[in-house]
Amino acid sequence: MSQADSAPPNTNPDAPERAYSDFTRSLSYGDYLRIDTLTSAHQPVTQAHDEHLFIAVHHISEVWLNLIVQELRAAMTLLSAGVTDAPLKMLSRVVRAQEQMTNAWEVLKTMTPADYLQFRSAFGRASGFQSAQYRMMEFLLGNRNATLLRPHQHRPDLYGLLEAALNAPSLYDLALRLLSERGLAIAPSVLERDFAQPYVQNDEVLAAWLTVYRDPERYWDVYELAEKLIDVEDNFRRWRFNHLTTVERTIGFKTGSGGTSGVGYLRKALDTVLFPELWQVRTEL
Ligand code: HEM
Ligand SMILES: N[C@@H](CC(=O)c1ccccc1NC=O)C(=O)O
Repeated sequence: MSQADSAPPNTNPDAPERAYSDFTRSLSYGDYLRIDTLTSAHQPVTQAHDEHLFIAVHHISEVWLNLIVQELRAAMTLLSAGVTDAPLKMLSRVVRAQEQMTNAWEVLKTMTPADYLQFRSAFGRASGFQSAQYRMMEFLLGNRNATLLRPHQHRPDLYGLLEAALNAPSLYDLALRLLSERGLAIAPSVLERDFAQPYVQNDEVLAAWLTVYRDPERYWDVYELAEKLIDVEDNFRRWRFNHLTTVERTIGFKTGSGGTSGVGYLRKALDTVLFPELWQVRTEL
């Protein structure tokens, strides 16, 4: 007996016929989502089979980055107004989106070094190092470094957005403000620091987090926020580590197309710590 014979009778045989078919006066799926614009961005410059995969994985990653940046910005706006519930939900979404970005390496890893070399020379000096959305995510999370603005000089619009983020408080700076608002001692030199500079670990901040972690019930929302930040940094590290491993298995120790040493540069970036006191507090408890 075929599967069709054993299937339960279709209770609504008219369903497909009733589907809307006239989109002259209302948005269709493709209109609303601008699928033509999306797919038109997929433009391989060689005949190499794997270039399609390479472009697709980058596009997918940029779409996730766009969502991550939106969520981080929304969370930061609310946090700066002292609200914590909705930002926690937004950061949970960031954590899930980061997981999707990290999973993308599994697909990209099906590309061998020989596959990649068929089109690597075609994109010249282009590199993920020049991803404005990635840099925006890093700046919002607090990895501050003004030299990373340089590759965006040819795009004043993007440069302006990144420069503004570099000079504004990061997600962690806003979390520290919240600690201060909850009565915990945080020095003005920390709260009013030069935001364009890398954040420097501070003992008073560590003491404040220790107070929170020793009495979570009293400081429940900031305690939850802290653990959410740990989730974000944990996933950020995973993405970085998987990128590094994918790069090494694909181009070994070749110089990066963006002009850095390649694996050496990416390995050093693994030492970055976004929320130092939140990691240290674990030792102190
Ligand atoms: C075979 C695939 C890939 C290779 C061989 C590769 C290689 C590299 C290399 C060598 C660098 C160092 C900068 C330079 O080019 O000199 C770099 C940086 C970077 N790549 Fe990739 N990459 C790959 C895939 C991806 C994907 C899928 C993304 C997703 C968006 C990505 C995002 C980035 C970012 C954001 C940086 C800058 C990291 C930082 O400054 O900390 N890469 N990549
Ligand atoms: N940096 C890579 C090139 C690269 O990965 C790349 C090139 C063009 C567009 C996106 C890229 N992705 C990530 O760095 C390389 O040196 O092969």
